[in-house]
Amino acid sequence: MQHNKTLARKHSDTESLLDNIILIGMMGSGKTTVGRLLANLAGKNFIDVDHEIQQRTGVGIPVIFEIEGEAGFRKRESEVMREVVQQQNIVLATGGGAILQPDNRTLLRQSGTVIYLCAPVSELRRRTHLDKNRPLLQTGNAYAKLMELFTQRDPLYRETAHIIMDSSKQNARTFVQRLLQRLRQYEQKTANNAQKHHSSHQEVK
Ligand SMILES: Nc1ncnc2c1ncn2[C@@H]1O[C@H](COP(=O)(O)OP(=O)(O)OP(=O)(O)O)[C@@H](O)[C@H]1O
Ligand SMILES: O=C(O)C1=C[C@@H](O)[C@@H](O)[C@H](O)C1
Ligand SMILES: [Mg+2]
Repeated sequence: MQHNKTLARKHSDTESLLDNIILIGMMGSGKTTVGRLLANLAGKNFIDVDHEIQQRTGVGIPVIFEIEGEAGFRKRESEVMREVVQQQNIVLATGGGAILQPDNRTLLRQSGTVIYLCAPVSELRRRTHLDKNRPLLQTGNAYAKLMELFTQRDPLYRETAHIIMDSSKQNARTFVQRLLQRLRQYEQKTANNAQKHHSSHQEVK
């Protein structure tokens, strides 16, 4: 009973956050970690594109890269994204390279509120260096690779995002609280703009 009440309160606190929420950013920026927590708090379904691809193929990402190359992985990634964004009330954690294709950038922006989790390369390196599941980082110099990817992608993340937040300063739980605040502000601003637009049209009539 108590549990149900808690769930109900959580839902009504956040029910105005109607849109799908889409997280983009570099490997290690926290999309999966933050996305799962956010979905829980906001009463939304969590979908992680990397996990979805692994579930559908039955193998890990390094195996897909090995057999089909990066191009094969990107094709799967685009197909899965196109399909899952048809759902409503989701938090979507994308893969780090989801924004590489222009069509994907347009799709993501049209499918929800897009948040770029931004973090310095040194922090990305610290968070990813023990994990062998990111094939692009299995090189002699992962820091240099992250720097190269960051330089190439940062403008694309910025171009795609509605909201940009530094995800390196707080632990994931504190960060998610700040993110919820930002979403509320963003939603308020969007509602005010829509209201102004509506009024100015009425004046013309
Ligand atoms: N705000 C945070 N503070 C500290 N550590 C974090 C934070 N967010 C994530 N981490 C840690 O960083 C590591 C990478 O996070 P995560 O897997 O969520 O990144 P990602 O953006 O999903 O990466 P990828 O694009 O490779 O899927 C994890 O070990 C996670 O616990
Ligand atoms: O940044 C990238 O290109 C990638 C990030 C991961 O999420 C995976 O999608 C994959 O390892 C590639
Ligand atoms: Mg992830």
